[in-house]
Amino acid sequence: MALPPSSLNNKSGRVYSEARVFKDACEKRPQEYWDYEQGVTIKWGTISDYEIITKIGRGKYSEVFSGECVNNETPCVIKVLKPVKMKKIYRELKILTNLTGGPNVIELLDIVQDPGSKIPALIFEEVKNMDFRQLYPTFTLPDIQFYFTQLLIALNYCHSMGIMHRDVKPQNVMIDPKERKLRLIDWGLAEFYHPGVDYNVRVASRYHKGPELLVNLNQYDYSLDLWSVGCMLAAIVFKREPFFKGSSNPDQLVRIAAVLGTKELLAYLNKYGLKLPSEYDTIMRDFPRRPWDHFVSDATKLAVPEMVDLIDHLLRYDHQERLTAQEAMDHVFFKTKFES
Ligand SMILES: Nc1ncnc2c1ncn2[C@@H]1O[C@H](COP(=O)(O)OP(=O)(O)OP(=O)(O)O)[C@@H](O)[C@H]1O
Repeated sequence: MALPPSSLNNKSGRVYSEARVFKDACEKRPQEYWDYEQGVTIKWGTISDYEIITKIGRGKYSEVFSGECVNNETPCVIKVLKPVKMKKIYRELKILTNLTGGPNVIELLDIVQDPGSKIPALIFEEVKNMDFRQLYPTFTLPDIQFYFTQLLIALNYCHSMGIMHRDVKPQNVMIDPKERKLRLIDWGLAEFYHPGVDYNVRVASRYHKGPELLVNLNQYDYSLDLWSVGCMLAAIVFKREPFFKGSSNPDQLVRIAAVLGTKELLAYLNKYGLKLPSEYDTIMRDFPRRPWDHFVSDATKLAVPEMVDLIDHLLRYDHQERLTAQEAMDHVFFKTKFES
């Protein structure tokens, strides 16, 4: 039976920006694929199939435990959701069921529910993650080529499936260096992309928020994730973690402008018919654009020209100018042979 029309793909009265790629990825699929308000049926698993071992993480929206699937003694991760709107839970579930099995996407093994509290828990494959603060400083250029290709493969896949991750950051990229395995986790802020729809800009984590979020440009798209990848690369290569370290959301944009320039920021806003929000009146200054050379020193051996050029093509104000995940993978940096 066909679902009633949804508001999730309601276009804005003024459409000023649409994705350059995979624009119709959702529209070309049946409504059940993306309509997490009306098209969700959950196949609940059995909670007694899983045992909690230790707590490994705590997020804003969950508590995460390492555990075991008792039937086959395989390790797993149990993400117990905190009470949030059912709509958010349904969205994460819908997105995970659509993407699971895709390349370098964390695999969802089961969904269970506590019979008393009705709180849902998601069961995932476990990744023996090494903390990025320890791991990233050990990276050579070939390591960066390898792991960032894996991350871009995951992003290109989810974008091709009509989904923006919207929270790409080191904490959500699990890497097991022994197995050389990378998995993109935490699909709790991910959203389906529909062209011309206004999205909430209160997504992503401050240091990895794209300029579009900070200037209230609501018609953003998959390219938001590529900004975050640019921030991750710049932090590693220029040895500045995080690369843009704002003390608040408005200050985050000031930090970005101090590198990319204020004139360039205003040109970006102008292109889409937007104005700099008034909250910046007292804090934005007239920064000149800083050449990337400014961040290069004897301590930044990874900042080879091919790498800097890739960062330059990701850290663009204009989301439509940024490389897509596929274009990034095709960049000369990934084709160059470096000594490890
Ligand atoms: N499959 C996994 N394998 C290993 N560790 C994991 C896995 N999934 C989650 N974790 C750990 O648990 C933490 C929290 O998980 P996740 O980011 O999914 O929760 P969240 O509540 O949405 O977090 P946030 O508040 O950062 O959005 C992760 O940063 C990671 O350290």
